[in-house]
Amino acid sequence: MTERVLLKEVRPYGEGEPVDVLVEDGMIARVGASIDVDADEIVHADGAIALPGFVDLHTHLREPGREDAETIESGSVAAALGGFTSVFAMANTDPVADNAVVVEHVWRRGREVGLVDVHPVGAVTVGLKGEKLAEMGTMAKSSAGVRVFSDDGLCVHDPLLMRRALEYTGALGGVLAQHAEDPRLTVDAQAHEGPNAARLGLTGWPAPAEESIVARDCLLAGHTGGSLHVCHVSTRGTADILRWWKSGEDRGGTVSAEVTPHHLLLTDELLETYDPVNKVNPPLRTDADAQALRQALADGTVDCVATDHAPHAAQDKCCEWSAARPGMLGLQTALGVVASTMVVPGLLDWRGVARVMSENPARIANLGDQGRPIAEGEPANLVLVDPEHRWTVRGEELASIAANTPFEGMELPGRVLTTMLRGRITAHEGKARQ
Ligand SMILES: NC(=O)N[C@@H](CC(=O)O)C(=O)O
Ligand SMILES: [Zn+2]
Ligand SMILES: [Zn+2]
Repeated sequence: MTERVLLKEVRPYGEGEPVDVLVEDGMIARVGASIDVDADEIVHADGAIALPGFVDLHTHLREPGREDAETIESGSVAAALGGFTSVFAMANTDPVADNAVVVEHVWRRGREVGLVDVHPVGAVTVGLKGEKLAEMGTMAKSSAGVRVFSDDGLCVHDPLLMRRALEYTGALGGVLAQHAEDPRLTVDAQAHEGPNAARLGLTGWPAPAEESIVARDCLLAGHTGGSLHVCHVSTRGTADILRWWKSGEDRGGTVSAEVTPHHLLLTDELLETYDPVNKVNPPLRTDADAQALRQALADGTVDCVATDHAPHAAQDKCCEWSAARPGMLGLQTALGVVASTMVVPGLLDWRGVARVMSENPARIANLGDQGRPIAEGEPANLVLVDPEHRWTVRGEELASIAANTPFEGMELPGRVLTTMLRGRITAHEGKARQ
């Protein structure tokens, strides 16, 4: 049976007069003024902005192992409500996703829930130990079809291992997503190394711990012809290195990078609160860093936004700062934070948001059916956004099992009205539809 959904009065990319979009059998069948046909469902969008569904290259779904913080189901609900149609589930689960059995489990469970495409990320090294390469080929060939590999949470810091990892992922047509943080440049780091951490007596991550790894890995990507993706860029210096790299010709290899919403908005001034909800890796940096990151996202130096959605159970966040785990929720607040940091100040228009939250991440991960134009004959992976709607973040009201949002009580612009995955409405007016 043909499933038909009619979206009345949407503005693709926030441009021009509202149009109607007819979706049939998972595809965009027609785009035009005043389409009047029978449909199974009619969504009155009242001029809401239509964008291609968001793609998150960096999500922690915690299943298997920490279902007290998040499950593939609860995380999928959060993703659909946040406007995402694809998420990449990081490998630092328990057991680690370093073999075909675990990645196939994550992939299958994601399909069962069916709210968002869950793409398992494969670990680079066995057990994330940074010693021996994991069976990347087996994970790539499994039904999960793994294409993104990462030891995220930890840095692949051994240079020879990193070189080999880039060679292997390159041969598999994959991407290596690096958590760039050289652990040997500090001891027991808890925050950004600077005056604010010093005042509290906390040891910090110095900016060069990130920058030296990024510079090295860019050179290795060029040398091996591999594909490097830099996770959660957090410093001005990293933006400068990426800008230098991207301005060169014939470097060989490919380098892409992501920035998180929290690094665009928040700074280490928050250390003063001593509230572990603000503890994250890489740490919140200075205002100059955040400004440089917004600029780098606007000018394309940083390709995309990724949430690094990192749920933690209450007991792992309610303790003393140094005992708390790093990480914060991000799926449902990403759009609002990007709207407030990038759209409101005029650094990006909505077409730019489509680029950094959908088209570029889909391209980096080589997803053929996502991040596509809103046009007839294209797959109907869409999100409708009401840009005027402001809402207040309440951790308890978010779909995640954990509630560790640093944006608690903040009013954000831009609300997801509807999310659609292959023509099926997965979220509408704040409710997921399973
Ligand atoms: N970002 C974090 O602070 N934590 C992440 C790991 C990571 O992304 O490095 C986590 O898994 O909790
Ligand atoms: Zn990380
Ligand atoms: Zn992460």
